[in-house]
Amino acid sequence: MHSPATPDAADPLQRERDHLSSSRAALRAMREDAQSLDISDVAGSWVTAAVLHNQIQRRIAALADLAHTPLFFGRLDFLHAHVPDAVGPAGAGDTATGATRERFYIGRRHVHDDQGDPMVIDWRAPVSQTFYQASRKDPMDIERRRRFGYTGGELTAYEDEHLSDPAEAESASALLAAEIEKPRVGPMRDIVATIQPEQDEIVRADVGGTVCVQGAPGTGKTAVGLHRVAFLLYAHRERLAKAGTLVIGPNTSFLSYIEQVLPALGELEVAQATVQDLVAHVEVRGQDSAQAARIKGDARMAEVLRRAVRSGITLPAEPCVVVRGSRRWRVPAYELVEIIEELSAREIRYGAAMEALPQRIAHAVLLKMEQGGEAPDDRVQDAVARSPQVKATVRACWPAVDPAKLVHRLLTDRDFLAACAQDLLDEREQAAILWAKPGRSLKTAPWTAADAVLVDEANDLVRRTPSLGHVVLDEAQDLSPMQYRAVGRRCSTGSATVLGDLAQGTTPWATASWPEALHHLGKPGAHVEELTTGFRVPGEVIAYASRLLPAIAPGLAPATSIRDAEGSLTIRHTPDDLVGSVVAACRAALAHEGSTGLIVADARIARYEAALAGEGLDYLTPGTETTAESRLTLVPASLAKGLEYDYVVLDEPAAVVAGEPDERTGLRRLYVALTRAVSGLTVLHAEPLPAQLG
Ligand SMILES: Nc1ncnc2c1ncn2[C@@H]1O[C@H](COP(=O)(O)OP(=O)(O)OP(=O)(O)O)[C@@H](O)[C@H]1O
Repeated sequence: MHSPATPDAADPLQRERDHLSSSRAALRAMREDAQSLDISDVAGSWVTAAVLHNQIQRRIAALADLAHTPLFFGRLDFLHAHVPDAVGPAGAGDTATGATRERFYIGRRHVHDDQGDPMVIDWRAPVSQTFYQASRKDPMDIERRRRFGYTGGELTAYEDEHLSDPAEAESASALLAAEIEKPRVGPMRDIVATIQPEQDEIVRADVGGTVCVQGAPGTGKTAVGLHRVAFLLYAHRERLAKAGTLVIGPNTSFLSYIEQVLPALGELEVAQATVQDLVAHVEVRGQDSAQAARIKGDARMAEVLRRAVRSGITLPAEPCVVVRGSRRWRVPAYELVEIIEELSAREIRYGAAMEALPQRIAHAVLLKMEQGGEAPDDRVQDAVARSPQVKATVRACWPAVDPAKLVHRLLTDRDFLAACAQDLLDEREQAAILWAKPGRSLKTAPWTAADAVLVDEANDLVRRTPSLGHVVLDEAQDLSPMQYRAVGRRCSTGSATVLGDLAQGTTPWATASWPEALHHLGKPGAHVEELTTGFRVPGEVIAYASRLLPAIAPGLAPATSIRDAEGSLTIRHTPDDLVGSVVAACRAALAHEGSTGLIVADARIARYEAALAGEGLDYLTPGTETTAESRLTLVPASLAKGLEYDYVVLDEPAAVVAGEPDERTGLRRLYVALTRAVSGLTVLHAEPLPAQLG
């Protein structure tokens, strides 16, 4: 790595700094251009004016120069000239002259000079892919790949690889190591400067296909998922901006931890939600037993609901008689039966069929009118469709369904459930999902999280759920089949990125196989990729945690770590004063730079709230941003998933295991807790450690 002390015009570092200054000036000019745009001539109406104004404001925001975010982080010198704006989709880059060049600076956004010549190329442009993919084995026409190091926004170092020079030896990147070691304060950061080749392939995978990534803790699944949305928005901006994109995470603490990544990449319009947010049709006020939740989350419930929704369809025994003026028109029962059976056999939503039925009956009436010598037009058909007689027939044969009411009935009416669940759920299963106390009304019913998913399914049976363009589903391994279906209908005409780790599944219905999960999601053909290089957890720590793998996910290979931080793991038996020792370990961890997480079994949280307060140690709850002043977070084991801290102190592993309904889930929860540390993990225990940790 190069980092000279004195600036000098001939010095390459100084030349790079100069390029940074002129790029910054060019970005400022681009922003000023956007700010000075006068739309009064082009905007026809106030609506177009408002839309244009909005677009311009967004562009101005996107062109902001963030002092601590390097404008470029890499440089590519090709052996031959390339066309820079063979770089991207129409409209993605700003302008292009079409001239070819050999040198490109790669950064977070496209910057061009006043001639329209690119000064920085967006990391998502095709030419930038070379930065991530080129290797000594396949140099991709690269003579030199340069990485830049920054300190507080200042360009302070660079590192070169001469990929086409067979004499140069392979060496590990010090800048990459520094990036990974950087203390974790604040929310999750982007990784654009250091995306690895196998991650890049997933980030840039075709928008048409769904990708599923199995990856051990810290292999970058979340990072990859977020960069993938940013990439897709760049490559297919129009389509995806219109259809919408969504990132789904396990809980709000996790969502607040990741919420800054996409805005830092210039993407402000990606929605974030938990699965529970998506299905919030009823107010959740109850909790299921593990057994009831597992049954309610089972894919068989989809068929139970389908039957329930259609249970009101009744074949008529009476004709429909419509009176028009002095004449009566009669559609006999057998014709009505034919119409209903035909609608019922079609693959349309229950609600759509219900809306079509009056017109179908009216059409039958019209045919009779024509046969009777009349010449009715469309208006007559509409009037007949709206007549009280037709409405009454529709009500009797194809009644309206309120999804929440229907699920309420299913969970309270033993006979109705038995009829709908026949041959699907046995008696014990049916008894397990019936509510013990139904509540007086729909509003006060003891709706659980799993019930809300059932209401969502019923809702979709009645009316199609609109599909988004792309959905990223993180920590997917915890979803039930019914939850996968809920997510799947939100990307039924789009695609998905499914991220997870079978070893970290901590729900009673956790995913056992990805192909099965993808089947429930409605994307059976999706690719399953595996990431095995760990960026978070030091080698010593991941090796220790991996001792649990034979018990929690026998088929999975242990992750490797790109760092061997010696002395990163401490395990101490402190039977006399465990709480005191844990608090002391937190103090010791806080003596280092960066964040510290104290992970504790949920049942022991209150004890530590008191102990930390008693010691005058301020602490945060997960989801609250760490700052330079406040760096300690007290984390209930149930919320640790997806989060990371520079130093982790883990209290009493046996209590973490005991906090779950069964041992395998307990050990998985422990595996999650053991894999949150970037620099150091201290495990303190009074009880014996679980035998599987050997
Ligand atoms: N290519 C990379 N360069 C630098 N840092 C990286 C890279 N890939 C991942 N990281 C860092 O490694 C850490 C773990 O990444 P991330 O949280 O995405 O992993 P994960 O696979 O989702 O983990 P978990 O299974 O625990 O949720 C993060 O701090 C992330 O920024």
